[in-house]
Amino acid sequence: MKLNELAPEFQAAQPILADLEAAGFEAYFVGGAVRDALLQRPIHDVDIATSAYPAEVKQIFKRTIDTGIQHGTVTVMAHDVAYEVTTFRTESTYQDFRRPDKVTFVRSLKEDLKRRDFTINALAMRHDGEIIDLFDGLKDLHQGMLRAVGDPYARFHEDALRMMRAVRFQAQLAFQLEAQTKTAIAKNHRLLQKIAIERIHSEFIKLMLASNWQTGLATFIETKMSEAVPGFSGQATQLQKLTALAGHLTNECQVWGLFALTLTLNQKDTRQLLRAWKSANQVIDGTERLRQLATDLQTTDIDEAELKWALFSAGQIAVQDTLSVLKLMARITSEQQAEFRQIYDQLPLQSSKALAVNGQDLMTNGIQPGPELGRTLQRLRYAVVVGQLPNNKAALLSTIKK
Ligand SMILES: Nc1ccn([C@@H]2O[C@H](COP(=O)(O)OP(=O)(O)OP(=O)(O)O)[C@@H](O)[C@H]2O)c(=O)n1
Repeated sequence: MKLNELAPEFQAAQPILADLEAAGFEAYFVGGAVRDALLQRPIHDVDIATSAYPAEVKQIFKRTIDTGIQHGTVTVMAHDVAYEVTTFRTESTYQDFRRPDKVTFVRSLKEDLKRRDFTINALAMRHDGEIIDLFDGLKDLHQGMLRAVGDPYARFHEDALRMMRAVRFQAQLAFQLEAQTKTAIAKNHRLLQKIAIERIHSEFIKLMLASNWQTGLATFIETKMSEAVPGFSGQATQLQKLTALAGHLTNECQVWGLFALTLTLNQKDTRQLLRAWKSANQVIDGTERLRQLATDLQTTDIDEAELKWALFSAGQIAVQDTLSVLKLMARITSEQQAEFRQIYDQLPLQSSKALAVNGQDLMTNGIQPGPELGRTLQRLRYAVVVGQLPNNKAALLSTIKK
């Protein structure tokens, strides 16, 4: 098979392939960019694989950076774009399920492709768009099938993160997981415990933000990978409920908010879950606000002032997130979503900074710096948000002088 028209990302990198070939080496585009081009999806990094050894690559190109030279990767600069040029290699000895202990450079493309994770990721493309397909990746691509290259057990023992990549690709590409590949994941799910949580986290969030996250999540639970990560052990039934939801998630706080609400986690447990997953503090705070607001909004007897304060406290971004999450969980209707949004939009104060007085004003008026100052500011914010006082400096200061 041949791609008739090469995407501009490949065209820009063609001279690199041409230079390597002119020097007598083989060179191909490989990995995700080839897969995504064939699927007509946006292309990210264009990676190049070559039979030239790193030292040979460095001799051919003027501007190179030794990015991961011990693993065979030299970064080649072409018109200020950086391309990773990696020597064909085998990664024979794995002991920690994560990283190749020993990289051996080889001259054979087949050796290089056969150590890759899935057949759709083991395609190579020549400079003219001709596809080299040694593992039936094209057939799997057309059938929407995610299949490990060769023996799935071997592939997952080499790098257990590949099991997470499998469910992530399933969610992103809406592909089926080939039966033996899925069985191998189910049998090896515990290997995930050997993988740094940061790496699992990144794949997990990509999965949850993909258009078919429900399918990817269902496999994550079914294969028991959910048992091998922090926070989800014994929660399969609860988690399964999520897979029935219809809708899209757009950021990480929404993802965790959804989990916190589904697993009915309190503030402490939510923080603990997110810490265990090494989430950024910003994400932890955002998720907590979202979870709290969602809980408040579902309190049926919430009065108007409490509702306004809850919406204000969550802040603008969290308001959108919370309403979407609640809508997604069918806990509020579209009408309620619109109504809450309208109340928020009409609040006299939407951010703490917009209060007509600041700490300095209060100190000038005799309030001591420290907790008293914080409490006074919060009291004034509340009064403005719920409509007891206008957001006016003189009016606000007059209340503290009394
Ligand atoms: N654990 C891994 C990671 C990567 N690869 C191989 O290295 C290529 C490039 O990996 P990477 O850039 O991490 O992922 P992509 O497949 O390009 O996908 P994406 O860009 O969506 O992450 C993959 O296509 C695959 O051939 C692999 O075999 N095993």
